[in-house]
Amino acid sequence: MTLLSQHTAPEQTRTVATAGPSAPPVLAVRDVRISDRVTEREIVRGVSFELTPGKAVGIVGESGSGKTLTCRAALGILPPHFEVTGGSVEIDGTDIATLTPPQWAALRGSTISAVFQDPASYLNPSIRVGAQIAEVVRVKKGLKRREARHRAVELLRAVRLSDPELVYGQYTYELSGGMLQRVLIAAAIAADPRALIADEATTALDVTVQAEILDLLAELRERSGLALVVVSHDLAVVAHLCDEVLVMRQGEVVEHGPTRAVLYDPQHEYTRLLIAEHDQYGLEKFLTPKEAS
Ligand SMILES: Nc1ncnc2c1ncn2[C@@H]1O[C@H](COP(=O)(O)OP(=O)(O)OP(=O)(O)O)[C@@H](O)[C@H]1O
Repeated sequence: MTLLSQHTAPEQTRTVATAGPSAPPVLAVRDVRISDRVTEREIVRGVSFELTPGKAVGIVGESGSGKTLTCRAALGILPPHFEVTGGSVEIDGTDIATLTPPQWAALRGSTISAVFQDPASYLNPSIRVGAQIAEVVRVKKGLKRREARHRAVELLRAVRLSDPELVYGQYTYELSGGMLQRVLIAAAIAADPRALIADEATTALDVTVQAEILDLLAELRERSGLALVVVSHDLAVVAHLCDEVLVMRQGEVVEHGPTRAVLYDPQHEYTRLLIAEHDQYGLEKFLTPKEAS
């Protein structure tokens, strides 16, 4: 394997060339700062990245470094006592701070959507899972009940559930963790969003199911140009999916650049530490031969 350090000029904090004017970012996070109003502590201290169609950006870093809060800020759903105290988030060129709640409701799901860990807590246990997806389609796409049902079954098939008709009529307790995560992805893509935030979306799953879900996300990206933000404590997941990676520590981005450059030629001590921790899991097996050469 050739080390990327042989090809990459060292920089302390890398920045990545943004896409040309032909591809405006679906999501632009610019120097976002997030504070806890109660403790008056600044938790996220200046995160920036741009997500153009079909691109995948990974966010890695230790627990509590602010990955999830950054994603929640991008979705306009910060927990109650947190607020964005600096910078901006733009979706399709619109600063989300200027959006009214109905405008937000229209954007969420249809332009940007998300899948978090623990799917069971995002699905209603007393409603059949298919009906929950059909409801998203009905509300967001304006389809009639029968068409929405048909579309929901199609979505369950698209996330590679082997018997979508059967799954449509099942309740959460009847499904495995991997199946639930697929259902959640189906719900998240039901309104054809252009960007999907996957926050530790495969963490709770066993390795085989995790690999299947990652392949599914990669396929959605390839097929429909879905842009991805992938949050994971697992560098291998990010190596598998992302073009670009941000390494966060204590609310700050310590390194940002093309995934293979960051993983093969880390500039920051903390990134090196993260990579050393992952070495035992064989990070290189997740890089394609092209990337690893
Ligand atoms: N709902 C909340 N209430 C109180 N504190 C919170 C809440 N959400 C996040 N925090 C705090 O904000 C900080 C950043 O949390 P965040 O969830 O963004 O980290 P993370 O990098 O996603 O961590 P993890 O990998 O463990 O999910 C942490 O110190 C956390 O304790």
